[in-house]
Amino acid sequence: MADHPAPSVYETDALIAEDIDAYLDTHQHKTMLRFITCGSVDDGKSTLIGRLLYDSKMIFEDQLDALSADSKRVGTQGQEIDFALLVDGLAAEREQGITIDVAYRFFTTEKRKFIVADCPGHEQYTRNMVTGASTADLAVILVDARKGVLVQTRRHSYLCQLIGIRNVVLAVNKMDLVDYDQQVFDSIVADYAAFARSIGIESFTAIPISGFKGDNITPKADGAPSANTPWYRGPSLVEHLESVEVLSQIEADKPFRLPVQWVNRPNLDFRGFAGLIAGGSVKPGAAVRVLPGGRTSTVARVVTMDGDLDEAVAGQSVTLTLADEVDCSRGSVIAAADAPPEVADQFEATIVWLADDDLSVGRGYWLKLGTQTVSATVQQPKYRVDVNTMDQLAAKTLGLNDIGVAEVFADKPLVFEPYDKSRTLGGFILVDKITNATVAAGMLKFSLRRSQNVHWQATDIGREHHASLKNQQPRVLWFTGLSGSGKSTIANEVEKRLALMNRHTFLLDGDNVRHGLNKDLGFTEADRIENIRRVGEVAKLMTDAGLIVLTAFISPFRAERAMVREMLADHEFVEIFVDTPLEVAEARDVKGLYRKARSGALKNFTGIDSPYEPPEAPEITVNTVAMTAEEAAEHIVRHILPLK
Ligand SMILES: Nc1ncnc2c1ncn2[C@@H]1O[C@H](COP(=O)(O)OS(=O)(=O)O)[C@@H](OP(=O)(O)O)[C@H]1O
Ligand SMILES: Nc1ncnc2c1ncn2[C@@H]1O[C@H](COP(=O)(O)OP(=O)(O)O)[C@@H](O)[C@H]1O
Repeated sequence: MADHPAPSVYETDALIAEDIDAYLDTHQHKTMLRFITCGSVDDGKSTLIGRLLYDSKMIFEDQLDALSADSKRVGTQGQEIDFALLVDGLAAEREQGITIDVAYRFFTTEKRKFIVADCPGHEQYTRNMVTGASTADLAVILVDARKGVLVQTRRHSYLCQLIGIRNVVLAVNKMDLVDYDQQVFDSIVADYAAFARSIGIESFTAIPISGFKGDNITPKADGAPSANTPWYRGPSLVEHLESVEVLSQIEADKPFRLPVQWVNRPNLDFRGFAGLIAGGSVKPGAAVRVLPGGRTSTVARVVTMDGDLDEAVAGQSVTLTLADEVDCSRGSVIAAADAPPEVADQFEATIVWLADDDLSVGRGYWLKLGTQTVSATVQQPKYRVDVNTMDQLAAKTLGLNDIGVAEVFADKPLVFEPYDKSRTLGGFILVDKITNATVAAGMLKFSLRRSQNVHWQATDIGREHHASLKNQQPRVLWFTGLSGSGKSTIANEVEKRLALMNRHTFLLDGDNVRHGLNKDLGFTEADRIENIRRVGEVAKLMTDAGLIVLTAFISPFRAERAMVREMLADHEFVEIFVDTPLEVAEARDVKGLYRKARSGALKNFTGIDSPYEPPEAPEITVNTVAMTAEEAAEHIVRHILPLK
């Protein structure tokens, strides 16, 4: 430990106590580098991070005392301080059974502030890495000098490249255990260089280090490398971390982009658009274009909490006012007029699946991209990538930690840029509409041209006109329930009653639609989702035509029923749960299908080996054990057309 003096936490403490403003000021003007460390526990990751924290004097005194006591007691390094204990000790939550996926640690040197995301390498590596790496400027890929480039080194590097980390440090660690042998280092670097090229990593910086002994971690006073590696001419790890260009510096040179977070309208005289500048810079007088609409205007003022600015750059939060009244709200993007981002609703994207439940192809998820939220579906993946071999494999869906490429269809146009141009406007997450959990992270590759050639056709006779000619309020009476529950029977009874009341109706029945429009579909999850999507679209067109539509489909999934509800106007969707217990439906077995399913001759049968998710808050429930089909129909008609 001779060349690493004890940290002067006392000096820092004194400055904080004496002049907190001066202390904060010294920090405020430093740039911030976010980085991620990749490697497994055995590669010495914890030791390295511990040493960075220790050498940068960001450990508090009481932690230091505890650390040296613990090192002597349980450490694996004799009388020396075991830095791994520091990191693992800080993550004591883990021992209490609380899973922390990514631990962020803060430290600072004279030149720069740092946030390091430490992602546990073993379990759930993809999910953790994607979370930790999504905002990182740089990745430190640790390799054990005794083991060289391993499968996991490749996997981590691939993920870093995918997530768009352009600064990669290959830290060849534990050099002390190979006698600081240059040949060992050179051959690992050559190995890695060949692999890096193959996955598109253009350059990287290799540094021979020992996290344990401290070689080439922090700069020495004379600027020389560690005496143990006289053959190494490059910078120490910290010097390198201090000198690379951070993302906000890179983003500042790009065309201007401000994703609007909210519209600030304190009074009628002020209308400002607030957000964090994602790219470029802006000045009063700048020509801008507001997307997705595309109208142009000029920036009037650049307003902040501390007054107006002459210029603001990427990384700053500002409020812009514009010279003209333009359509601009949360989710809009204000961009340089002559270099705007693209607008599209169909894309090819790389998707990293983060949820335990598989991707449901064709299901609507919330897609959040910057400040924009739309509903979107993912098509069957073109392939998924084996992250150990980089092979492209056929895939019907994506499971936890899978990475794949698929087409994504949004229900509204998105303002976007390819991910390799802009992380902010090219990176998105998918959120489950029912559980609200984040299920995937994605990176837009490019838009599909076809979406730009399809336009809405405006017609003169609209849906109100159709409805008023029929003198009725269009509705969708959506029957859902098990096979044999009574959907078709009751829907038929309801339709007869409505016809007697001169209502204009149409009944879409599962069995019939599956013989025509949907005869290409079977009963897999994806096919059922597509079945309901199409039926939903047809039902919607029929409401546009002014009809009361009755649908009788099992429609087993809440998500798709919710999707159809969303497609329609308020109160137009009436969910009717035909509540028949499985035993009852099975005892009826009108078509003999339950018997077949029980015998194994029919697979994926709802209620047997395919799930049915009952509605949670249907408008109407009919219990077919307590009511006859006629009674159920009466009940429904009264509900939708109350007797006056
Ligand atoms: N595996 C399997 N699971 C469920 N049902 C099956 C299956 N295979 C064939 N059938 C027959 O298809 C009818 C259900 O079609 P749906 O379009 O309503 O199903 S779904 O909404 O897409 O789940 C259903 O009709 P109903 O009995 O009227 O519900 C069945 O007769
Ligand atoms: N209360 C009831 N409501 C509806 N159907 C009933 C009822 N009681 C018995 N049934 C019988 O159950 C069967 C339901 O079949 P069906 O309407 O085709 O169901 P689904 O369309 O849900 O598959 C019919 O044979 C019907 O006569």
